[in-house]
Amino acid sequence: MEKIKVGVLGASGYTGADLMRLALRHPAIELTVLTANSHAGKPVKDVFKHFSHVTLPDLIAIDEADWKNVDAVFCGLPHGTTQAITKQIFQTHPNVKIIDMSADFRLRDPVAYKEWYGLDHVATEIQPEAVYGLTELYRDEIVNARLIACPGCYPTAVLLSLVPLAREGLVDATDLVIDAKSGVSGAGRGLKENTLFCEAGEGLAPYAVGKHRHMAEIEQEIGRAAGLDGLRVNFTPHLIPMSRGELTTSYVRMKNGASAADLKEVLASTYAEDPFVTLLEGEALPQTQMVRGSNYVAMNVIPDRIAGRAIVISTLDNLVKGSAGQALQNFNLAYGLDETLGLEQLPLFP
Ligand SMILES: NC(=O)C1=CN([C@@H]2O[C@H](COP(=O)(O)OP(=O)(O)OC[C@H]3O[C@@H](n4cnc5c(N)ncnc54)[C@H](OP(=O)(O)O)[C@@H]3O)[C@@H](O)[C@H]2O)C=CC1
Ligand SMILES: CC(=O)N[C@@H](CCC(=O)OP(=O)(O)O)C(=O)O
Repeated sequence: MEKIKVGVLGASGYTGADLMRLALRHPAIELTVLTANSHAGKPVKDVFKHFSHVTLPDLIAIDEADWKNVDAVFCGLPHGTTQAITKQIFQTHPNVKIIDMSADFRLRDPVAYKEWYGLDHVATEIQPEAVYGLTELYRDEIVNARLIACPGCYPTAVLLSLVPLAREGLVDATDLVIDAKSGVSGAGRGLKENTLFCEAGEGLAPYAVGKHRHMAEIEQEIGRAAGLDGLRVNFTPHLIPMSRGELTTSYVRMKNGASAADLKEVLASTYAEDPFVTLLEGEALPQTQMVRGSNYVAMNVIPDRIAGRAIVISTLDNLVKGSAGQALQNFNLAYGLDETLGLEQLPLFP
């Protein structure tokens, strides 16, 4: 198979590392440019021990990269540092496709970006070209996209399980209560007090209550599905002491006489042909161990004892379907490849 030359920006971070792990077993990818910031100049195996078995280009600073040497770029940079370099590559190398794992191109409205991220967007002219990279729901647009804005990890779990229900008018989109939990790698590799072993271990902590920036994405996409402007959802994330994995529990009020079985039927028909979305049988409960290290999402709908309500649970690995895996799935679509290439591995258990 002819190789596509791929660059990874932020290759010394968690999403960059998982992207490289997957790409190294992808039959159509050759990794040619790997960038870092504080780790620039180092061999990758000096930064990540699990790459001791493979040969990779050394990490370089972004301004040393030769973009003529790439066909596609995966971007795993912190939000705010992504726009300028994306704009530069986008404008100077029109044949390069960019698959961004950061938040910088997810919000369609630059005013909302400023409001939630506290930064002016410096690439508003290319924002309209960005396709929201929630693979299963935007496949037709991703196929032809040059700039793919992969969703956040929490929004991927929430939206895959709720958008089809909101779109069909089966749940009241104005009354969604979403409880979310994430492993610590969701916060990235940088040193932060709340992610230290002594402070995150053996504990469970809510954070960003009432103001987490993923609410903007969730509201944007569920609002579109339900045809509602200015939608507000209740979303509360928690940090749990495990390295990877995420689980979201959404408490929904059903509409138009729908039952939990109707909700399940809509999810089943939406994802009938999707290789990575598993709707569990009966009342089996999604658990992070069902998806760890894989690109799968497991979900289910459980009836509530309160009449007219149901509980929708969804789980994924934040570094795979929640970032690098979904990014690779989008890359496959954008290059006309089988969507599952490089993503075939089953979850790691125990
Ligand atoms: N972690 C997760 O589960 C998910 C993360 N994301 C998003 O993906 C992006 C990357 O996240 P993650 O991999 O966790 O982050 P990390 O903190 O683990 O890695 C960040 C990477 O960016 C590099 N970097 C940092 N600052 C700069 C800069 N100013 N210029 C150039 N390079 C820089 C770092 O280099 P160095 O280490 O050498 O300094 C490192 O390679 C973020 O936007 C994040 O929000 C999205 C979904 C899930
Ligand atoms: C545990 C933890 O801290 N998780 C991160 C989410 C990671 C992610 O998807 O962030 P982006 O939207 O910036 O890509 C957080 O809550 O900020």
